[in-house]
This record gives sequence, C-alpha cells and structure tokens, in this order.
Amino acid sequence: MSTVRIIGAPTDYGANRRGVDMGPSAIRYAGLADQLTSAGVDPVDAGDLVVPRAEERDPDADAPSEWNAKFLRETADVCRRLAEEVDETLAAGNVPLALGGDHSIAIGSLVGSARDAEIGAVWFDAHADLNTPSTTPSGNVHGMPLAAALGLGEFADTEWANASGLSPENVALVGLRSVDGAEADLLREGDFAVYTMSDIDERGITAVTEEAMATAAAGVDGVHVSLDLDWLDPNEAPGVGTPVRGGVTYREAHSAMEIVDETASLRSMELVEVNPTLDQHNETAELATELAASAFGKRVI
Ligand SMILES: NC(=[NH2+])NCCC[C@H](N)C(=O)O
Ligand SMILES: [Mn+2]
Ligand SMILES: [Mn+2]
Repeated sequence: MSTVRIIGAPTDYGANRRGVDMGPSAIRYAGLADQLTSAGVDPVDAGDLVVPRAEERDPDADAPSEWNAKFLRETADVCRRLAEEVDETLAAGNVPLALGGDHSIAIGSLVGSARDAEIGAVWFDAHADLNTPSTTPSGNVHGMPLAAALGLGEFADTEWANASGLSPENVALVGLRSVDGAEADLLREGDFAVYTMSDIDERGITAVTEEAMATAAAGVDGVHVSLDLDWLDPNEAPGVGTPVRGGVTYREAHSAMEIVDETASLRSMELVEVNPTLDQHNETAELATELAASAFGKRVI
C-alpha cells in the first residue's frame, strides 16, 4: 500500500482574494484522510508549513523594484520549504500531496518533485499560470507558477531556473478557458501540450486526459498533477477566487482523475485554490477530497 503524505501550504500571498490560506483546513475537515483510505492508500499528515500572515508583511519587499509580483519573497520562502518537504517525502518512497493555498505553491511542489528526477506535469486549470512579472495583468503570483518553475522570462534569473528536471515538452495543460495575451503567445509557440475546453468538448475528457498524461510521462520518472479547483465549472466548485464559467463537470473531473490513476505515473500531486470564504458549505473542499481519492485509485467496486 502506498503512503500519501499530506503537506499543507496555507498561503494566500499569490491570490487577489483573501481566504485561500484556509484551504488546507477545509480540505482536511471535508474528510481527506478518510477519502484517501477508501482509495486504498495510507494517508500520513505532515501538518502545515508555517506561513506568516500577509498582514505582517510588505507585498513589495525585496522583489526587484521593476517586478510586478506581490509577496514574491514570502512566496519564495514557502516554496523553498515545500520543495524540501516534497523532496524528502519522495526520497522516503512516499507520495507527496500538497494542499494549497493559492496556486503559487506549485513552484515548491514542482521544484521539489523535480529535484532528483526528470518529471512531467499535468496542469488541470482554467488558467495557464504562465505569466511572468512583466506580462502579468495582476501582479498575483498564482498566475505565474508554471513560468517560474520552468525558469521562463525574468524567472531565468531566479533560484528556480535550471533547478528543475521539468521541461515544456513534458507539460500538458488541460481545460484552459482564460488565457492572457502573452500566455497565448507562449502556448502557440512553445512545446507545451495544450488542451482547451473546446478540445474537451470535441474529443471528450477521456481521450484528452489520456493524451495529456502520456505526453507528460514520456521519457521521465513520473508526473506531477496540479489540480486547481477552478478547473471545474463554478457551479460545481464555487469556492475559488478566480472562477471562470464553462469548466468541466463533476463527472468529467472524476473521469480525468481515474485516468490519472490508471496511467500509473503519478509522482506527486497538489490541490489548490480552495477558498472557504467563497465556498458553500465546504462543498468545493469536499470535491477536492473526492477527486484526490479518484486520482489515488478509488472506484465504486
Ligand atoms: N491560479 C490561478 N487561479 N490563477 C489565476 C490567474 C489569473 C490571471 N491569468 C493572472 O495572471 O492574474
Ligand atoms: Mn485557475
Ligand atoms: Mn491555477
């Protein structure tokens, strides 16, 4: 039985709306450990990383002055510690499951997962999260983690560049429907495997997810699955800070996570962007726990 180590990263530094730092608690209270147990894995809870309150900090401290990236120093600090936890979890032969927090924590998951291995990544998200401090429309780092972990643009000068055994040919983005101008250029020109909602409409979630997982897994040691809850339609997942209409349904989401399990290449995973202050009766957190269970092998019979 594999052991899944839960690591909470209660940040909201990277998001425009506060409250996503309560995600790890909400996901635990929604029954994450029981769901994982019912999936046939053994959950171990590593607790939460210590994350200072945003109120204690200056959003612009230490970042190069021309950079539009709020709380970058704080985000870097959390991600450094998360990367360490993820790396140690893998070294012990276990599977890390990080709980956000906003999506900026993915920098830490990706860097940690890729520290001693070549990895791929599948990004289930309405957004591409490929902005950099010069292309971001918002200055919110949760719109930048994939660019940061790949060392794109200004991120080439940071500790993350070349630190990671992750390259664009092994990155698949699934469910896109809100992409900024510079991100669209990157996706058109780059080596990424890109699946918009239209591709899901045309080809079906099963074919798209199978191809995404196969592309991410090709020639590498394993795949990091990053699940941003705003990937789902806001009707299913209202508790997120940047909802976008037209997302995947409840059943499509489960179907995709079942394929993640069947591909048997899952190395590390994260559940991000659950914001309890925007949720209804914790249902988005509950959904996150169910989807994790599907990804780790839960079936009806
Ligand atoms: N992880 C997320 N929810 N990202 C939303 C990003 C929104 C927008 N593209 C931005 O860069 O500000
Ligand atoms: Mn998103
Ligand atoms: Mn995201």
